[in-house]
Amino acid sequence: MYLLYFFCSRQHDLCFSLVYFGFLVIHWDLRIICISASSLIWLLHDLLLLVIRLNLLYKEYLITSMGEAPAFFADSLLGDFPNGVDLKSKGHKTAISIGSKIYVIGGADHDSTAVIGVQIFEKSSGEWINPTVLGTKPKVSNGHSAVLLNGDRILVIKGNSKSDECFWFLEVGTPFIREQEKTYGNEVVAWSKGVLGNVEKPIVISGPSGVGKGTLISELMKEFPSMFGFSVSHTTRAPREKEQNGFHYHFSDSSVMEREIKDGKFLEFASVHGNLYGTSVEAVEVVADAGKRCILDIDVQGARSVRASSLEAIFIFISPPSFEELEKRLRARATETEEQIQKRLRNARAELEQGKSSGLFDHILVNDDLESCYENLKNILGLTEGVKTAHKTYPELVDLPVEHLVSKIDQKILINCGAGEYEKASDSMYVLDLSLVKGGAPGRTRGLNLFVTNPSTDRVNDENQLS
Ligand SMILES: Nc1ncnc2c1ncn2[C@@H]1O[C@H](COP(=O)(O)OP(=O)(O)OP(=O)(O)O)[C@@H](O)[C@H]1O
Ligand SMILES: Nc1nc2c(ncn2[C@@H]2O[C@H](COP(=O)(O)O)[C@@H](O)[C@H]2O)c(=O)[nH]1
Repeated sequence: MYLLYFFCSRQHDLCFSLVYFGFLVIHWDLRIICISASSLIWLLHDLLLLVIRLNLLYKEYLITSMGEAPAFFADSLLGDFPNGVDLKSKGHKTAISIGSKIYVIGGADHDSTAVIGVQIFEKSSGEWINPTVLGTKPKVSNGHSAVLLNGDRILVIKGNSKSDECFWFLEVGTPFIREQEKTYGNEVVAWSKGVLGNVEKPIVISGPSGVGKGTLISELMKEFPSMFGFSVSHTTRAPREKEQNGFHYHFSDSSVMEREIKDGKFLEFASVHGNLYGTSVEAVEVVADAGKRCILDIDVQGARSVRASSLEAIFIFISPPSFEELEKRLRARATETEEQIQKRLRNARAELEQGKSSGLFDHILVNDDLESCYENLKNILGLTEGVKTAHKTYPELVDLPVEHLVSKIDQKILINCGAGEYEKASDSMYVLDLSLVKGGAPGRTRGLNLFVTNPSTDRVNDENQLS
């Protein structure tokens, strides 16, 4: 009985235990045979255990790869990738636990082998979720580290990358994500690339057609070419004579643009004067990647959508000195037919009313005399003499090793490029300061500050030493 209990209590196969016990009883008199038979059975027994274990492992693999996982898997997942602020890199995957969810970052995405994928493991149900992933996805690298920030954003630092490709933010629970989840009816996560430097907020310029928005924007771009970049919109309207595709607009078919809107490619879009216009997320990202401040020329509906998005911007409304002057300018431009001019003027009345009364705009500028309006615009943007060309340079993280160590002190992330422990590191250490971070998905996370510190001489936990 003891043997039977022993085998069963160790969760061995019950049938196996019975057979084995029966064998011992039958052969009790033939002790020598029994002893050798017993050894043989022990061997068989161990082999059987091995088979059972392999079978379990295979089932576990099947379950997890098919989208479900047993509850114990969560522990093993976090056991493999301990949660906290320290290094969470193991191979090409990291795991971050937030509430009841574990975000597993790494490996290839389902639609492309070239980007970092994201999967969510729901601990309570033991299910794997493939979230809707918004934003430009980072390309895979040999390895990365992941650090949880503020409970709703994960900083991913890619190994083998330069500083302009290295820092990525995965938003998982921000207000923007909650909104998107309502739209998509699915778990949503969104990538935004971290951009070094304190690039100022984008500028949204709105106002009725013909008021002079484009004229003011080209003045700014001409005077400060390295500071401002224009967000090139998509539109379904036909190009004007001198307009170039990709420079003035991305001219698009309605069917293509509608599909791209459904795919979440646009930050905002609106039907304006009978055509579709929209700002793609990429249009804003391209400008931020160039380290420039983005200018959006969009109508009032678009401005309202951007205000509701997570893109923090300055909103400026340009008003004409009078309705008669607006009509005069629109006609003098001679780019529209009479019918189109009438339509634009009708819409202008509504836009002027909304622009001036809705509280949507931070500033309202009257474009009477062009020169003085332009000066006022520059004042709003803080473009006094001297500040305009100040450009900070940042250390280049050339080939950040895969084995880098990452830790977090307040708003600062310490990146140790030596693969050893911090005390042993002889090389300089990078410090990524996130205290001035602005923006986020969709688009770019700006305001990252990177500098080098020497671990043997600097006190890394002293704010003053670092800033
Ligand atoms: N302050 C001004 N005084 C006189 N004319 C102006 C002034 N500002 C702009 N204009 C002229 O008014 C016309 C319309 O200007 P612009 O094309 O810049 O308007 P817009 O607001 O960008 O129009 P749309 O929304 O249709 O693109 C242009 O011919 C421009 O040269
Ligand atoms: N909501 C958006 N409005 C846009 C965008 N790009 C331009 N516009 C506005 O459309 C009208 C007409 O422009 P036009 O070039 O045909 O004269 C003008 O008020 C623009 O501000 C956009 O991406 N989204």
